[in-house]
Amino acid sequence: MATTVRKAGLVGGGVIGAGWAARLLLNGIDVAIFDPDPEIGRKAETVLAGARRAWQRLIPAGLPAEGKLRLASSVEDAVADADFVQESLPEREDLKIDILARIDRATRPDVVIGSSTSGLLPTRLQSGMAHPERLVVGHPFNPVYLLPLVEICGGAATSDATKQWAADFYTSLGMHPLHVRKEIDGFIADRLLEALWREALWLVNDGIATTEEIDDAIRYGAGLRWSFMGTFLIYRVAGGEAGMRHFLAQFGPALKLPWTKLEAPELTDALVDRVAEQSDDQAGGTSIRELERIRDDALIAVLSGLRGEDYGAGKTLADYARAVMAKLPAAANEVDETKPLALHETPVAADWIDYNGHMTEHRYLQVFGDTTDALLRYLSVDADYLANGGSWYTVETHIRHLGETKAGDRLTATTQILGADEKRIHVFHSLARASDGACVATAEQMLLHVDARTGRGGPASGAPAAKVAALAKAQAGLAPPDGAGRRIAMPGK
Ligand SMILES: CC(C)(COP(=O)([O-])OP(=O)(O)OC[C@H]1O[C@@H](n2cnc3c(N)ncnc32)[C@H](O)[C@@H]1OP(=O)(O)O)[C@@H](O)C(=O)NCCC(=O)NCCSC(=O)C[N+](C)(C)C
Repeated sequence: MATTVRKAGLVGGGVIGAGWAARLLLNGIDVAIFDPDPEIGRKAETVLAGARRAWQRLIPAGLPAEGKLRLASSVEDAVADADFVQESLPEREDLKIDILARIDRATRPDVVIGSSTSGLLPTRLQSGMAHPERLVVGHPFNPVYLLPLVEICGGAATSDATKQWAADFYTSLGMHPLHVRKEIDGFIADRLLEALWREALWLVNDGIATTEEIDDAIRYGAGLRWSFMGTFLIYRVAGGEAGMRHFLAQFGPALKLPWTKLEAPELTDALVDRVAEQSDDQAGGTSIRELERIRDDALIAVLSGLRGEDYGAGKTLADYARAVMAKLPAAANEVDETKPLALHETPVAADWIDYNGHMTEHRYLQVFGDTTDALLRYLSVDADYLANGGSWYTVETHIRHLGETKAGDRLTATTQILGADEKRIHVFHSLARASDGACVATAEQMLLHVDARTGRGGPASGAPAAKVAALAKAQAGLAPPDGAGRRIAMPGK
């Protein structure tokens, strides 16, 4: 099995296939995609544009160089030289069995083939393959480029090595693999979603609630807590200090009451009309594109919040961001160290704007923090150095706001080293608006080398120590930038 995936072959370019393409490309993997839809190129580019925008906001410190997208002319053309294949065809078992057998014949036998099926059994999907051991379900959720969950399910012939490889690979893409222990129609997540949906359709059918009222019942309540703890952990908390046993004793008897009807209602014309009309009213004319943008922005907000908590899907994101940072190139050879370094740039996201219509103040610190991270990467502070407890912490910051910046502006940061010793780096970051080069903010910072295991300041070591010394020497002749050393004071004081 491939140790490094450089090329992925995708078969099926609908919402799910295009979502996979975006996630893979943003991870620096080249993608060849086949779909008979003549609009595939435009559709994939649209999804990719949304994904780029989302990832720049989720991981502003930087991403790998984006992979290249190629529109393939056939299934075989898409997968022939792939290191990994993902099938995302419509949910028709006969079609999937047939195409998976073609993919199997066209790829190297060591290439893992993932299927995006949301509920078909992998044992049946692999039935036409000569190498069924490499077929595994990797069931993602829409939007694939933002939601981390991927259900992994093997068929009777799937090897353990394939399942493990798939879990490791999907993790490297920033996803959370969930192993489905036993092959089952609908796997885990769709079984839960279907149960809720059946009940929701009954509530509409019986005139108890509209589609909007049902969505409100979820999004203002349980849906918020599901996003980080799920059902069981939330009920455990609800059980108080006695936990789940108490919760089951208290609310278990209600489970015997005939509240829910898990047999779905007949989708009669009348019910379909009612659901569709209520759904149109609920959307209030907002287009699907706009709803997608709202969905993505809200997911980014949730994921970013959870990242701050290092919890649930936020921990997956934080781990992924750390892994990406460790893998980004430490230094470009052609950098002229005798000038301020240009190591970071970022667009200004719409949700960085405050009620005055410009970028709000804490986002400046975020951008300067990301700039410091870029500097630390440049200084070879990598995963090994961090794992050994070495790091620089910011101990002092002075930000000046010199000009406004608006949503969509592109900002470029430059960094000058004002001084350094064995434990300190004194830096001066300048932030310019790319459109006119105007300096909109500066940040002067003192970074202190810390042994994260003891939580005390101390000398740097190894390659980072040597690089700091060389960089400080190279920049020693630069004139101090305007504003360096400035303190906040009333005039004349
Ligand atoms: C751990 C900590 C940073 C320092 O704790 P300490 O070791 O107990 O600190 P000391 O007082 O003993 O100081 C050690 C030496 O450092 C010098 N120092 C301290 N502050 C400054 C300063 N502002 N300017 C210059 N020098 C300073 C001090 O003089 C001592 O020097 P000696 O030569 O006498 O040894 C502790 O303070 C701490 O944990 N602070 C919180 C840090 C933090 O959380 N920062 C925000 C994190 S955000 C970040 O780091 C972003 N990023 C870099 C990752 C992008």
